[in-house]
Amino acid sequence: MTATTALTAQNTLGVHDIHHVPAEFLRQQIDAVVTDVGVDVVKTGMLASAGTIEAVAEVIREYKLKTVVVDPVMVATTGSPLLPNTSLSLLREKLVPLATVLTPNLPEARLLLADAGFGHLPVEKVSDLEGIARAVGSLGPKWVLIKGGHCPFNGEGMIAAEECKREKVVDVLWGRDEKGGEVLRRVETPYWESKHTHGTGCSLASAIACNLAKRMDMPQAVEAACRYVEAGIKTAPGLGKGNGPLNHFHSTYTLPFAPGHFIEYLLERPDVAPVWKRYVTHPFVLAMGDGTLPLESFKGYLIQDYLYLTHYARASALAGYKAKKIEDIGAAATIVTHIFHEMELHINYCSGFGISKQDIESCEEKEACTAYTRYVLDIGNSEDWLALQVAMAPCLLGYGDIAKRLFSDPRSKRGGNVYWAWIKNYVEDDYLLALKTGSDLLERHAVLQSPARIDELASIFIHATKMEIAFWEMYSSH
Ligand SMILES: Cc1ncc(COP(=O)(O)O)c(N)n1
Repeated sequence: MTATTALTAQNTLGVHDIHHVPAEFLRQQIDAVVTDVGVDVVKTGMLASAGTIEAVAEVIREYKLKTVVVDPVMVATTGSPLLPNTSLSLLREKLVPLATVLTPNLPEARLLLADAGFGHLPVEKVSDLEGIARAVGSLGPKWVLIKGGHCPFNGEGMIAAEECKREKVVDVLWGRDEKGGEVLRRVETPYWESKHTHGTGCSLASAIACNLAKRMDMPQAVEAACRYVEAGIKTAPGLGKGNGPLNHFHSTYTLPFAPGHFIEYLLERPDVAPVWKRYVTHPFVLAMGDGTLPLESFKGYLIQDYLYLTHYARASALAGYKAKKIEDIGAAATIVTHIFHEMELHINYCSGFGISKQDIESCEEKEACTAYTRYVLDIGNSEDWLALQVAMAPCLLGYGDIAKRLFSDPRSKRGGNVYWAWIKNYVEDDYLLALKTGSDLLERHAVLQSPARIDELASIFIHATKMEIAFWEMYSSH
């Protein structure tokens, strides 16, 4: 939750203007959040005026907010003052002692120390930063993190006078353990030359606050925050003509579909949609709808489909083997039983055409049938459970889609169409239930994948769909 202390008109080149939020209004923003949502950790940034410093210090005390990250923002990288000089003492006296951790960069630490009457503390080596951290610690915060971005060191840990010698940045954390013993930690990061560091300190303090809210201890929270910012700088998008922002989303992934809408997204993908259309509106399919498909074609298809289903049942059994939970193993067994049932329908259907079970089983499997079924089984063997489900999905989803289209298409021939029973079979409750179960399963697992994995799954889906097309082609006169 945010309470805005000031609005800035700024870009990567500099701060053009600052619009101050009245302290009373800031107070209202904070009250609104604290009394409703609650606060685990507070993080302060640019405070902009004496009034806001007082208001913030007051609410921290009044609401007894325990964990407070204070980033003593004073001057922007581009040189613009973000806090009037006259407010520095107020910040040091009122807010710094309330800080669980204070996160100044070297210039800010020096300004605070000078304001407190310390003499200039030079930095030549890493241990000098530790001395500065300890001195800032004497101003009252529990922990101090001195950010070393302004003083890169060479390989020997001495200040790097020349640019080419810059090898590492060291941030120093000072504080005390539960027994009151001094804690000093160094977080070293390889030096990375970049002008895209706008808001680095703000991001670091925010990351520390988030990590503390996740119950990390201070050294852990600081170290993880430094790593977060390091990656943010390395992957900065390079916006603007000056100091651009870092990339805050380097470890945040956005799925290309809303939860529960994976299948919808998949079928509409530009690489899937045309292939899917060729499959579900194939001439073989349309000829079943209007009853013009030659009976010989249908018989041939039905026999191959029977052989296909044998392997589809094996693939379902493999999915059961690959499942982790007994419920999912049970579900796979149910699907195998369903397939068995569907195969009996095929036999009944075929007997009506004078083809016996022996006839079917002695028939040679056609290449397209072998290719498709063994592809599905190979995906199942070489990949994981979900990949196997996706390889099996064009069959499950496609037959549902095809039958629904043909069933509701006014151009379909109902009476006297020998294929009508086939169409009806796939719009019946039994099949619709299987379709819903399978779809729900895919939806549940799809949201747990990375975007790259979604692309991989789409490729499997496309390939299996092409094999469905090849299946229709076997007995098409086209
Ligand atoms: C609102 C606001 N807060 C802080 C900074 C300092 O960040 P930087 O030193 O990267 O300019 C800034 N420029 N604007």
